[in-house]
Amino acid sequence: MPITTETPSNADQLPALHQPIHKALQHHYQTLCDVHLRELFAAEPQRFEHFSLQVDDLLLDYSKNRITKETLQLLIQLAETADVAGWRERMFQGEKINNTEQRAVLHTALRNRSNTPVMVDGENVMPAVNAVIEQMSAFAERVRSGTWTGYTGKPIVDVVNVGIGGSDLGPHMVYQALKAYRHPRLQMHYVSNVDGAHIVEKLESLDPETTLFIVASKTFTTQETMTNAHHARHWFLQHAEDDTHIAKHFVAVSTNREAVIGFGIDPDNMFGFWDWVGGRYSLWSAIGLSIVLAVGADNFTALLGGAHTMDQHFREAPFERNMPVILALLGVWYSNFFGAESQAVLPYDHYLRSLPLYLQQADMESNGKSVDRNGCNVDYATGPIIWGTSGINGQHAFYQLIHQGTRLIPADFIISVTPPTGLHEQHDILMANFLAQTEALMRGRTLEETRDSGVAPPHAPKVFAGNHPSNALLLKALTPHSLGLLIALYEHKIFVQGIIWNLNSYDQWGVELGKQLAKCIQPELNAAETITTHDASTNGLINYYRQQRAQQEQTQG
Ligand SMILES: O=P(O)(O)OC[C@H]1O[C@H](O)[C@H](O)[C@@H](O)[C@@H]1O
Repeated sequence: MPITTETPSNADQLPALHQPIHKALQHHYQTLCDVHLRELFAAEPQRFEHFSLQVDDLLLDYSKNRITKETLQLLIQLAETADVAGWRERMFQGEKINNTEQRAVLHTALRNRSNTPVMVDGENVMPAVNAVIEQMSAFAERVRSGTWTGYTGKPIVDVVNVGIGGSDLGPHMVYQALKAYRHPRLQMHYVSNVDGAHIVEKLESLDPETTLFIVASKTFTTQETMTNAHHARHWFLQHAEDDTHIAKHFVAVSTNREAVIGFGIDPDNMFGFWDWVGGRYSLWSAIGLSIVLAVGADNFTALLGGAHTMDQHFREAPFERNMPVILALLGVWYSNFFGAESQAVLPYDHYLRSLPLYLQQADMESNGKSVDRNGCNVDYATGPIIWGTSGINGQHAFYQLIHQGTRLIPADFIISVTPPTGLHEQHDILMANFLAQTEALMRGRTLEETRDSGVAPPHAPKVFAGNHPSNALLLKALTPHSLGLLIALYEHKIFVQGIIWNLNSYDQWGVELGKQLAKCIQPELNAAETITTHDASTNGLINYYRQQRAQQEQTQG
């Protein structure tokens, strides 16, 4: 019986992993867990055709997974049991599926290029969505063309996005990814950390006359962002002196108009969005302003278009041909049946080097939960640990553990067919390694093969068990459109997994406690008296810090 705090009376409300389909999958797992991928490939020469799928410019080969057709059928039954299709419609139609905050989840409306009405509380949100896209495009055009100037009449050269979490990771990742599309004069910078080193280092090289700050915060209350924004404002006014110049150098992206005005930013320079856009799903909203500035409105629209294509595919394709559903089910298969604890994301693309970081927030903040949407503790694994780095570099760092360690680590390998640089020799080396890794992980090398390969003894440490699953994702090229496809693919994968695990993927209460405690501790760091209000460890550390700092100040002063 599940370990729950409250047991729903209606069996239909039980999580899918507590329904009979779970037993069927467990039984199936027993028949498959000792079967090697080599055997599966030998038994089914058409495995690539059977287990690969193309959506627009994106190919997914999932044949190197420890599955058969029966596995997929059973996993699809699991998705059906969880009513993934019903929840999917609820999301697209603007129902308040974020139940703890009573909010709709509509990042899909932000890229709804078909412009069909999307209703929230009886109102079509599309006119407002389109109006903000227009506003961003018009503003970006002025900055890009040089008609928007700084307080001394010079065009803007540097743009600093001050934001953290979802107000940083998405735009930053996309800015890196779309390097080939950037405006030649404009350079974006991203400051997130409240560690003073981040903003100080950044400002060192900037000219206040030609720098624009975007203060990006959904709530406009995030301490890190507000502290950095105030620091930037102070730095700017030290040079510009007159605070009427702020209007030309500070714009805001937020849902909180009052706080933006309170900061001193002209509300005309505010780009809004809505509570139904989760922070980690917000790069498609005005939070993407730095993207529009960097690559222009047309490329931003192409990014939205790619995501919209994936949205339509996700909404319409049958589960057995539905890329986000399949990716999600494979993840569930490894997490809940093979006991895998993590998922590696390995982009073989320098420009996608921040994708793992971005997906860490998207996935782990969404599904890193142990209480389900009914308020019950779950007794099964939920969101995996997401980790990774760009391919090749990772090979020379941690792949050893994936190949020969004791853990099962499913991995997503991502690459583009066309290299962004035009350096074909390098790209072939990259591609060869990409393929070699997935093949080596799958096949491994037996003792006999190791001996036959001419490798010097001892042979046992040089044996590879193989049977390590991976997905290969191939983009035709890294374009705004294909990037949109890729990001939306992962967003929907996270959605499907959240439904199967019976989670609300759209709140993040786990982030709050630490924030509250920090607010309480901060004044204590400067208190005159010894701190005794916490546990012995926290008290000891606070008091050590206070004493050391006082001593250092005495020595210096
Ligand atoms: O955009 P903001 O309101 O400043 O929030 C920035 C970030 O704050 C917290 O860390 C939340 O957990 C994130 O989801 C959010 O993206």
